Parts: sequence; C-alpha cells; structure tokens
Amino acid sequence: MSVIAVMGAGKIGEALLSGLLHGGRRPGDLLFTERHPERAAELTSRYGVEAVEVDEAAKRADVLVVAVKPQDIDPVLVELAPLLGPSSLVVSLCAGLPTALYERRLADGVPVVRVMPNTPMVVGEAMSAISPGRYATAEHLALVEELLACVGKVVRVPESQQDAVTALSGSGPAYFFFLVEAMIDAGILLGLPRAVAEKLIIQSAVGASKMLADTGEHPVTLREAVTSPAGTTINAIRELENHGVRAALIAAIEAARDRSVELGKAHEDQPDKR
Ligand SMILES: NC(=O)C1=CN([C@@H]2O[C@H](COP(=O)(O)OP(=O)(O)OC[C@H]3O[C@@H](n4cnc5c(N)ncnc54)[C@H](OP(=O)(O)O)[C@@H]3O)[C@@H](O)[C@H]2O)C=CC1
Ligand SMILES: O=C(O)[C@@H]1CCC=N1
Repeated sequence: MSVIAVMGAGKIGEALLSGLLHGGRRPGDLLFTERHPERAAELTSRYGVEAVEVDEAAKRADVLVVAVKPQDIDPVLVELAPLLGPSSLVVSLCAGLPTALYERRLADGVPVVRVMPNTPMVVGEAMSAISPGRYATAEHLALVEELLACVGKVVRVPESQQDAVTALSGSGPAYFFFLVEAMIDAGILLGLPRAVAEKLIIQSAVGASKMLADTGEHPVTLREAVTSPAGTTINAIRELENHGVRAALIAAIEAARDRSVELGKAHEDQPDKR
C-alpha cells in the first residue's frame, strides 16, 4: 500500500489524515509534516501517525499531499525541489494553485495532481475534484481517485474548471453552515429556545441533504413538494426572492472563483527552477 505524507496538518490536512484512517488506512502508512512541535505531538497522540521532517517525508512517501495555505507554497516548493523526481507523486489541495506552478518549480517530470476536496472528508462525505498536470499519468490519477474515494465522492474535471469547483464545492460547506446559522437565528427571533431551534434546523438540513442524495429528484421538484398553495412556504420563498438571495449566492460564488484565480496568479513573479 502507498505511503502518504500530508504536508501541513491544518484543518484540511487533519481532515484527510482522520478520513483516511476511518477509511481503513493504517497509521503506519501515513506521515505528516508540521512546523509546531506541540501540534505535531497532539496529532500523533490523537491518530498514531508519525510527524516527520520534509526530507524524510519526501524519502519515505509515495504520495506527497500539499495542504498548506496557497500563500505558504513558495518555501515549500523551494524545500521540495531538490528532493523530488519523476517517481514521486505530488497531490496539491491548495486553492487556486495550478499544476503548472509546481511543474515550473520542481524537477522535470515530477507528476502533480490538483485536487479540490472539502471538509466533510472528516465524516467520509467529501466531494473532491481531481485534475492531472502534464506529467501525471492515468495510473497517477487512478491512485489519487482511489485514495480520495475512501473519504467521499470523486469527480475528474479539466484543470480549467478547478477555480469554479473551488468556489462551488471547496467552499460550499461554508455556505450551508452559514444558512443553518441564519435559520437558527430566525428560530431565536421567533422565540424558540436555542437548543430546540438548532435541533429543528440541523435535522431538517440532514433530511433535505439525504433526499437530494437518495431520491435523484431535482431540487426544484423537492422544493415544490414543500410549497403548498396559499401556504406558509411560498410566503418565505417570496421574501427570499425579494431579498435577492438567489442573486447573492450566484455573486458570492463568482467572487470565490475570482479569488481562486487571484491566488493562483500570486506566485508568477517567483523564479522558476532554471
Ligand atoms: N479548509 C478547507 O475547507 C479547504 C482547504 N483547502 C486548501 O487546503 C489548504 C490548507 O487549508 P486549511 O487546512 O484550511 O489551512 P490551515 O491554515 O488550517 O492549514 C495549513 C497548515 O499548513 C501549515 N504549514 C504552513 N507552512 C508549512 C510548512 N512549510 N511545513 C509544514 N506545515 C506548514 C500551517 O501551519 P501554521 O499554523 O504555522 O500556519 C497549517 O497548520 C489550503 O491551500 C486550502 O486552499 C482545500 C479545500 C477545502
Ligand atoms: O477558503 C478557502 O480558501 C479554502 C479553499 C476552499 C475552502 N476553503
């Protein structure tokens, strides 16, 4: 089985470690790098996974998963450049960063797969989209797909769609959490105890998600089934439309896509390997 090293065990890096362990990977097949010793010790005691230095990760791992913030990528690439060759596999989870950035900065032939996952990985319900760089083969892509299938669903997309994917499903869980938060606030306004409002809304979100996933029905059909003639729901829908919620969501997701593009361009002034 491949050894996987996660570089940068923050929110998504930890979600990946924990998701892979839940999905049946053994702690001995996983490694991570982390710059704060206390955080490294905490993760090792929680998951039984070894923290290593970058050179050790590059030596021992078949797959190096880069999970640092896009703003932190430059020193990571400088560190990795002398350590990796065509037999390595780099998997980038970083929003906005194109595979071409890695290819410019690492040795010729180092295969890179760009992935946009999301945090439901911690409960085995990630949505990940994967795209190969110029040196990644069908086998590399299949390996990454198999790895991510342990922690949720996987789709293959052309890399040109990754900024849109990032805005839609990478950030997507945050939009749902935001809606849930706002709906709980509405319950408080209507005089419900907070614990009751939370229970009502969270279970409604779980039920609605399950209907979307299990029935195969279009969201419009499912919404229409809730919306009785001259009933309560249509009054709420009219207010949502009056307040431009649909347009706000479209504009929000477009802004997230634009930021992803911007994050990718921020490294263009760094020197290439030659
Ligand atoms: N959070 C999410 O929902 C998603 C995030 N992503 C992507 O995943 C990446 C990580 O995001 P997220 O987990 O939210 O961010 P975090 O800041 O939580 O995690 C990044 C981690 O990388 C560490 N780090 C930075 N530089 C190094 C280094 N040189 N060596 C080792 N560790 C390092 C950071 O340490 P320190 O604390 O010292 O900064 C931090 O622990 C980003 O590129 C993001 O675009 C993708 C999909 C979803
Ligand atoms: O907010 C971000 O930049 C990261 C990428 C997608 C989700 N979180």
